[in-house]
Amino acid sequence: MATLPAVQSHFPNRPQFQGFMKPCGVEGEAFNLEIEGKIPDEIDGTFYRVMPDPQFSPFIENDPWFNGDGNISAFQLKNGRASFKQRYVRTEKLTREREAQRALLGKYRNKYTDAVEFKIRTTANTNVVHFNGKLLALKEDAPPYAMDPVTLETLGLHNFDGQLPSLTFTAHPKFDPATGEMICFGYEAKGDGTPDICYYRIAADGTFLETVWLVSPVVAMIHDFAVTANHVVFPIMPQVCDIDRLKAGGEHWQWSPETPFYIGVMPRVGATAGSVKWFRHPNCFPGHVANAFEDDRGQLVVDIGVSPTNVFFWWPDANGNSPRPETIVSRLTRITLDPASEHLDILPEQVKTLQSSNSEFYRIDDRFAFGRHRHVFYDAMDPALGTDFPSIAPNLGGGYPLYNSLEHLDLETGKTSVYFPGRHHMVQEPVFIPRKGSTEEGDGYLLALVNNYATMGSELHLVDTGNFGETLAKVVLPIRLRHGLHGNWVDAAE
Ligand SMILES: C=Cc1ccc(O)c(OC)c1
Ligand SMILES: [Fe+2]
Repeated sequence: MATLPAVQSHFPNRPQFQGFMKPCGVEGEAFNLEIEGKIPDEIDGTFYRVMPDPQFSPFIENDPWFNGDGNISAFQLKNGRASFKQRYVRTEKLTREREAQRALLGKYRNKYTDAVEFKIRTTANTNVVHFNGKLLALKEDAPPYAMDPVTLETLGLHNFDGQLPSLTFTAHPKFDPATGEMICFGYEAKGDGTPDICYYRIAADGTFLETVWLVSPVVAMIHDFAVTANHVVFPIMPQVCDIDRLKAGGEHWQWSPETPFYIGVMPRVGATAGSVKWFRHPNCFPGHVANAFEDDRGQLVVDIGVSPTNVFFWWPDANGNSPRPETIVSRLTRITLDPASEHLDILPEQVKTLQSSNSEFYRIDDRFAFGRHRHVFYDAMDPALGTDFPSIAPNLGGGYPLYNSLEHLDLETGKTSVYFPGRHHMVQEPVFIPRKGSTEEGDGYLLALVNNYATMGSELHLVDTGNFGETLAKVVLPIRLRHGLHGNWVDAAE
């Protein structure tokens, strides 16, 4: 066997491995965490979230944040108390690297750069959802890894008892609040560089209901998607893949300024390969979806973050150009589409900025998913709030977007409320927790992991949506958790 590429015993001298982004590497539990304020007794459930957290120093130059091993945190809130558990997903990658005591995986989504051959090379680092009694740790390049929701033990790669037809599985499945059905897709579904998209619906008991194969107009990233009562919507990011570049040891993704922002629309049930329509919007970067629904006239209304420039600045265009990170701005945008239209070019009047904040990581009250929503919660960056940038700058690390506040947008009144966690803090993605016994949309709590750059520790902040400016409770963790991606609240009743 060829000699393995050399690795260092310390992490690279790069922003994505420094300060708050220094790998955490911790597995374990902590009981009875320190709480400031009061967690309402009625809150009973667990907040699961995942962060990319490399176990070993990579042998890849400038390895991006998105390539770290999935480390799952579970915060249980019960009887006004909080406890914490954390475990890595036992992926094939993590397990084999632990045996070898070194990094074996090469570049992000480029198997041609690996030091050994993997069957499955996913890091399972992007989202964690609860489905049919299991946790599914997700990354869009592979099937899920299933985990035990209580012990966080990895049960193994999950192909739904052989029913999964796709090599890949989105990190953003959607759940029908009425039936519990999980609506999913995979892109590059027949392997790296393939334009194939596989769409599938899975009943709450894990039975596959339907599979549809389609072909994308470009081989490009489809990170999030949207579902309404009768349709599904695929927003395609102009980050494109080329198999020859991969084989030459290059990046999986390259920003393509010539490529429009394609939006695929097709029926949610009973579609065939020919049912999909590819709408075109001028080049831009589509981010996460807040929600989508059908209005009275049957038009699709998609609320999504849109940035005029490439948010994934670490994957530049063919000439090596990327925006400077501090210039990137994403805004919550409403795109309205007529699924019956033959006019596939999206006109300016179909696109409306809903809110001017630089924002991302939109969440709604999921009980209202696929229908008209009134309330949106998200991360926002507003330097005017008073963040002490000079003092925290040396601790920030890099390679990830910064948001210093949580916002609540009421689409009915047009009013925005702001939660500012403190002058030395940045926020991660929030989750919404409904108030017990209340069926009113958005009535409950918002819970988010917060990075405190003064203490270099993590905190959970709990906010009552009825009193958004105030901290209801702050859980102080005995540990620093790296910046992460997505998570979900699972009520104990589930
Ligand atoms: C936020 C998006 C995103 C997209 C692709 C990824 O592989 C990923 O890994 C953490 C994250
Ligand atoms: Fe995401």
